[in-house]
Amino acid sequence: MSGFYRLSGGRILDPSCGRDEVGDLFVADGRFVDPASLPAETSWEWIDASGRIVAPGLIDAHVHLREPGEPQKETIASGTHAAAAGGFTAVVAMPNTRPPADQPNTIGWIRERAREHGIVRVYPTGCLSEGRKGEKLAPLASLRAAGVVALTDDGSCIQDAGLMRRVMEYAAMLDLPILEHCEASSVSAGGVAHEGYWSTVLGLRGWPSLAEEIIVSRDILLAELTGARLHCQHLSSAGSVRLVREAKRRGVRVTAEVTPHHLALTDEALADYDTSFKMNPPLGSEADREALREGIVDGTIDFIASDHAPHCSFEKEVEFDRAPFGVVGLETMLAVAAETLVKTKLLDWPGLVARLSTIPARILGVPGGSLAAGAPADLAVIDPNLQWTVNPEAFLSRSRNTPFAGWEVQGRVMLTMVGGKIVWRL
Ligand SMILES: NC(=O)N[C@@H](CC(=O)O)C(=O)O
Repeated sequence: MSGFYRLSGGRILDPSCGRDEVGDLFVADGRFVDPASLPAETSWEWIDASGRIVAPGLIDAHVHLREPGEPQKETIASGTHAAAAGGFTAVVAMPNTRPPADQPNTIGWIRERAREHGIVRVYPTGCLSEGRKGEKLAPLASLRAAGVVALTDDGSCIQDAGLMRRVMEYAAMLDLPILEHCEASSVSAGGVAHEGYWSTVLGLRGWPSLAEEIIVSRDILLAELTGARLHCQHLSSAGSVRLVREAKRRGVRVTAEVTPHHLALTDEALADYDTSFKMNPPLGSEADREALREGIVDGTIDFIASDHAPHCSFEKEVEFDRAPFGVVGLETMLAVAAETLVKTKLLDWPGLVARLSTIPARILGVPGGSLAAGAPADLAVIDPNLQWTVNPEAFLSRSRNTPFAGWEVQGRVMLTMVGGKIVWRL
């Protein structure tokens, strides 16, 4: 049951209207309210938020919940608990499940399961192509009718430019964004590490930035032609940032995201062949990291998304070449983003909250990202000063594959509320 809460004395940040003030925020019957609209004798449960930030619930546009099909890595229950602990009140679920989410009945199953076992909002996505094989269109209109918020083959990328053009035409007609995993597979061709100094020194097969940039540029041209809403996932290269910046200047409908690990790390981290640093796309060079930080600050890159990709330890504890790509991120995203962007003074807290909540909500067309009276009470209370050490053993996620184990970080979510219900409290 959601009750009547008074979050008192916090720094209330609402980037949707530029609000930044110390005060009290009221929640009644699952929604933000103006207390003047309620009887004076209303009794509130007080939550002390002094010294803390009260923000709209964070929204992660890129999460692998692994259901259906791989509950040993994550489930909708465990993944949404991890999300709540990270301050997220909504996650967008990727369709590279088993089976892939390319049919309306699978979307129905995910939504049903999320209603029963999810503790934050789960927005499913549907595949662009049948089985994510890049050969034949998935039933896009039926997927939309089944309730997907976006279309994506994440984990792979349609290589055939003609098919991609058709996909974009349909997506434009259906007014659904395309979340593109930008990878020309003939160029990445079995690579496991960014092609550069470190891949050479370590003897790892190189993955050139060009693999991403070719698809970013192809899709910008196709989006320009078709009017589709193109969103480039997990950008990793300086060249991609430049391409998106130029396209936005020309007025193309393109948006982009970056992950905390690409903002925080470089390929130098591979020196010990630790598979916790193996992900798709691979970590780039120092120049790439600089460009990504510049891009998220100047708005070329619109928001931050975790690309939470859980894998079992037995799968990761193998030779670098054989390990699966992917790292978890839900429980470390806020702190790592604060370390790399706020501590370095590249962004302030309102700027960071906008990129973790308000902007992804707007781009995906989902509710949230605001504290406006009347809206469902989805919020996160953040202690910006709390220092803690990342301990994968304490994760609520079923998986532990983080590149940030042992990191000393600052900034932690103390409480998460979804629709007026407390779903996480430290
Ligand atoms: N991002 C990743 O490194 N992994 C993703 C899929 C993918 O994008 O390869 C996963 O589902 O594990």
